Amino acid sequence: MENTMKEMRDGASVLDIDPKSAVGGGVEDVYGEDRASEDQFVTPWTFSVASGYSLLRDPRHNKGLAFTERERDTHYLRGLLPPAVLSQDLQEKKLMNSIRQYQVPLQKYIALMELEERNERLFYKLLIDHVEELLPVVYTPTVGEACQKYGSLFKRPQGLYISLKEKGKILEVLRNWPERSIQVIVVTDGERILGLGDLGCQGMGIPVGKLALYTALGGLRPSACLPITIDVGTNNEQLLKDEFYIGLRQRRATGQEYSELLHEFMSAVKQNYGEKVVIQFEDFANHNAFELLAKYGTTHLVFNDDIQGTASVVLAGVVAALKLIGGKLADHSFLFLGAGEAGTGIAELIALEMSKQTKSPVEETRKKIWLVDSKGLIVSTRKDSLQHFKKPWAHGHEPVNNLLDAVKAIKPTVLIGSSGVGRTFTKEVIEAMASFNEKPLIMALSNPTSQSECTAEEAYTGTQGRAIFASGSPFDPFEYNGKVFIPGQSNNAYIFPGFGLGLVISGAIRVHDDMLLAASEALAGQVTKENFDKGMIYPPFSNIRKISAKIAANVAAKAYELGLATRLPRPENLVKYAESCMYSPVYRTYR
Ligand SMILES: NC(=O)C1=CN([C@@H]2O[C@H](COP(=O)(O)OP(=O)(O)OC[C@H]3O[C@@H](n4cnc5c(N)ncnc54)[C@H](OP(=O)(O)O)[C@@H]3O)[C@@H](O)[C@H]2O)C=CC1
Ligand SMILES: CC(=O)C(=O)O
Ligand SMILES: [Mg+2]
Repeated sequence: MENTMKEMRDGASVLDIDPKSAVGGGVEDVYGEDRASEDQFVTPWTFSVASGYSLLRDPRHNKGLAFTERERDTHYLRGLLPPAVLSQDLQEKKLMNSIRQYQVPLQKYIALMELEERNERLFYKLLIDHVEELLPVVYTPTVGEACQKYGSLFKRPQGLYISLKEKGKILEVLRNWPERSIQVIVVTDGERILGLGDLGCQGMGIPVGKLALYTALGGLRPSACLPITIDVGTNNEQLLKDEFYIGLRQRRATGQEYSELLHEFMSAVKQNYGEKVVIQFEDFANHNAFELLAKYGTTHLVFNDDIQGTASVVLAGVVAALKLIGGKLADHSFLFLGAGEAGTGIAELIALEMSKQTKSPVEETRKKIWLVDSKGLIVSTRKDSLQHFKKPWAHGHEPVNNLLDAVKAIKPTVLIGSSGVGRTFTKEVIEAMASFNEKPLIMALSNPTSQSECTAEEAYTGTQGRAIFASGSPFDPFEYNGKVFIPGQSNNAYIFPGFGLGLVISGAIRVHDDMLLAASEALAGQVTKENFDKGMIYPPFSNIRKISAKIAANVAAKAYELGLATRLPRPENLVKYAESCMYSPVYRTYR
């Protein structure tokens, strides 16, 4: 009886509503939203100024229990919060306590993502103040698992999804993003997510994670960062069969269909945000990555992190390692396992730096560098069948079809893993490196940890503690014969946040290889004697904001020198200027 009265008051009776489409009404439902049937249209009303309850629900302005008594009065928060006022520092302490209680890294990841959706400044304060502890959670290795399970983790949009369905409408899609002033876009098409392969639309975890680092490590404002996933389908059979898959359920578009969508995207970005927005390509498969970089490098401010950022960070590690292993860059010989984006990108930047140092042509310095792919050592007899980015590395040598034999034949002083395949630096390979090098430099770059070419333990034990070791994903310190070794993390995360900041503060319009060298030089210069004494070839991440400011300053200086900077006049002290531009996550006071 009471129900019938309510329905009559609301102007509808149970008899008017199709029981199959009825969604239940609420008392005093003025706009008819709650009692509308599924086939009646309603308008999604909202407020434009955040105050009261909506202020607490707005992650950019929410301060949780840190709202002062005055703010609680002026912003209609009385009664919506318990009486205690907790400072941001105390909130941070509480959150860290609760995150540390989770044993499973993915639970920590979920807790952090929920925090970001609830209270953005607190999220960044945690990340900045506890960078070494939280980097493996928001970034590799945990972000890899998060991408594999992104379909079930997805709750709210953290970035833009641009799929083939949006063809012809990409500009409109960009305008749906709530922020207008964008400085950095990280975009993926999900085809090569870390060393985990094609994760399709679920690759979104990578742009989201990389941009969180842009803010935490490089000081870019969160509102200026835009994660984008381009969805052209996936060739991952498991995802295609998964009823909960969040992406387009079709095989990947290729050829003209692919390039047209990408071209529309690149044009729309320039039209909407102008020429000075940094577009970072991330985790594209190599058959698209090199082409996109070459095609848009002359018209847009593009940067491929896997090819260029990785190269810059590895060159920095190698240059720093020379203090431990001795000699000049050109005195060393390099062997790579993996001749894709990372492998050939690094090889080219090392050859370029060697060429600058020795004043010899890059064609000559490339001869110090050898690469192995899935078919064996890259040699001149294979040249005709090689992808274009491998051709410069096809040197004269008899065919060698596995890594161990290549190590024995080339006798490199530096061994670099960029294959995406775990445990490929076998005991025999590491022992061979140790047999002809006093201090072999071994870099196992593949991510996440499961794909690392070897572990820190394997590198140190296989060389009786003589190896200088760094890896793409972090390994814990390892004790061998009473000495504690701290493995370095050779990851582009050292470079791209500062590199991007340098582009932004100088108003650069194009990326130039010399800027990568400048970034690399700045990073290598930050390794201290104390770091070297522990076997480290990178500075600790705990200093990363200072390091990023130095990288940004070097990159910006190079942009000015090359005439590629548009922000004039050039600030005199670029390091100070970079530092002064960095976002701080401290809560603001509301009037
Ligand atoms: N630490 C860091 O900062 C970074 C790390 N990476 C990591 O590097 C890895 C590779 O990335 P990327 O270069 O973009 O990938 P690509 O797919 O472009 O390249 C992979 C290369 O590895 C080769 N390869 C694959 N399997 C084997 C094998 N069993 N033996 C020998 N060679 C093999 C491939 O050979 P073929 O050409 O014959 O197929 C190819 O040359 C990933 O795990 C990624 O996470 C990437 C960027 C940054
Ligand atoms: C670190 C990174 O960019 C990668 O593994 O792809
Ligand atoms: Mg990457």
